[in-house]
Amino acid sequence: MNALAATSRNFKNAARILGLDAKIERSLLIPFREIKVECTIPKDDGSLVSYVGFRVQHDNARGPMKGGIRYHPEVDPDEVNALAQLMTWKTAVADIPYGGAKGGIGCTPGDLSLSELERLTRVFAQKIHDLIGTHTDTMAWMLDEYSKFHGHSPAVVTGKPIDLGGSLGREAATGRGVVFGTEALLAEYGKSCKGLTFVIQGFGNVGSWAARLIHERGGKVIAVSDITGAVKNPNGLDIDELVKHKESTGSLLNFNGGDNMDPNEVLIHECDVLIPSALGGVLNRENASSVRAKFIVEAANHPTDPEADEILSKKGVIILPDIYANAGGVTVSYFEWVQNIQGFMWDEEKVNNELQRYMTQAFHNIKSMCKTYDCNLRMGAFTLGVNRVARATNLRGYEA
Ligand SMILES: NC(=O)C1=CN([C@@H]2O[C@H](COP(=O)(O)OP(=O)(O)OC[C@H]3O[C@@H](n4cnc5c(N)ncnc54)[C@H](O)[C@@H]3O)[C@@H](O)[C@H]2O)C=CC1
Ligand SMILES: O=C(O)CCC(=O)C(=O)O
Repeated sequence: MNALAATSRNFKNAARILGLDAKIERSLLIPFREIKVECTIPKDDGSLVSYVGFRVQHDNARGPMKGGIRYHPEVDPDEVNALAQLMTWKTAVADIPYGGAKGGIGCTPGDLSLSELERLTRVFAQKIHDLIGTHTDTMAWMLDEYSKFHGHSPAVVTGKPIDLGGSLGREAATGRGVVFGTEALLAEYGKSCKGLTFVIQGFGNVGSWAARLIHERGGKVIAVSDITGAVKNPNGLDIDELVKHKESTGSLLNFNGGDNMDPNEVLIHECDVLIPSALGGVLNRENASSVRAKFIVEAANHPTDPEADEILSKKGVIILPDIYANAGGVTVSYFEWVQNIQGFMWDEEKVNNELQRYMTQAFHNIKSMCKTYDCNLRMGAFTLGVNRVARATNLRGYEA
């Protein structure tokens, strides 16, 4: 099932549970605006190359439409649409005053030089300069292009470098939010990270920060994978050393504190908590019945398709859904926006404490929806988010 069909199915289930009016349901499903742009740039050798860029603005009932930009060869309009819709429910679950959007450029970033990537990002920003999103140095270029049209406007872009008005704590925020969410979930079962076993797919920004913070709390990260391969150690990998190994060799493989393993085994490796932190759709009907984790924390966007969701739920696996679990990133982006508007920079401790407060509160709000509607955490999160957006839509009178 493609990402859009899967996301829309979850939304429709939530709408049914909430008894939403059909007109509101339809208006919430259709994106506010979809933009497709051609981005042609000169390559370093002087030849021209064209890419397609997308920006989908899904809903603005609760505030400005917010969401990052994905650079990936498989970016397509349906996927960007699904990710934009997820942002709408995510910002509502986190209770931050934003709507949802997402951007995507169909390219292989690793095949582009830094200056080609800069040119591509600048052309994309020129084409959509009243619409914008996330991610550090690309964000500096976005900000620069945007400011050419509208004057210096730091609050329009988040995920900026600190020297340009970025927030302390944004880099680690999604992984940190994943860990705060995991702690809130485990506390329900009288557990904490300490002594539990964790498996993490993806060792980029989100996966590596989640791994570091779990390791710091005494959790045993027993297997990790990325695009280069996978590594395991049943006694727990030393994550700080693994980060250094990855930095120096460019790969997870041949780490002397663990053994190489088959990356295809990672998602079905026995553990207490599995954290997919790489790609969408990785848990599907092919592998769901082989999963041996007790809990799944969805750090990636839409890692579990609805068929896998059903299989896992029948097996009794508890899933902490993406629209909650990875909301730490956009929450700290919101703090960045607040700091830019206030012209006042918070210290990192304040950022992290506020993030914990938001994540803990959102978890309790989800649990309360689960109780009211007798549903699982995914539907608890969807009903929470959809209900907030529907209420705002009704108050604004959009459906008349
Ligand atoms: N960075 C952020 O603030 C947020 C990220 N997310 C989601 O989290 C996920 C990861 O994002 P980032 O860490 O920022 O990206 P990243 O690009 O920094 O890291 C992605 C990681 O996944 C690995 N990977 C790629 N293909 C793989 C495969 N087939 N098997 C195993 N590993 C593979 C890469 O090697 C890399 O380690 C994505 O789904 C993203 O949408 C969600 C919310 C916020
Ligand atoms: O930080 C942001 O504004 C966007 C984060 C994002 O794109 C996501 O949560 O998927």
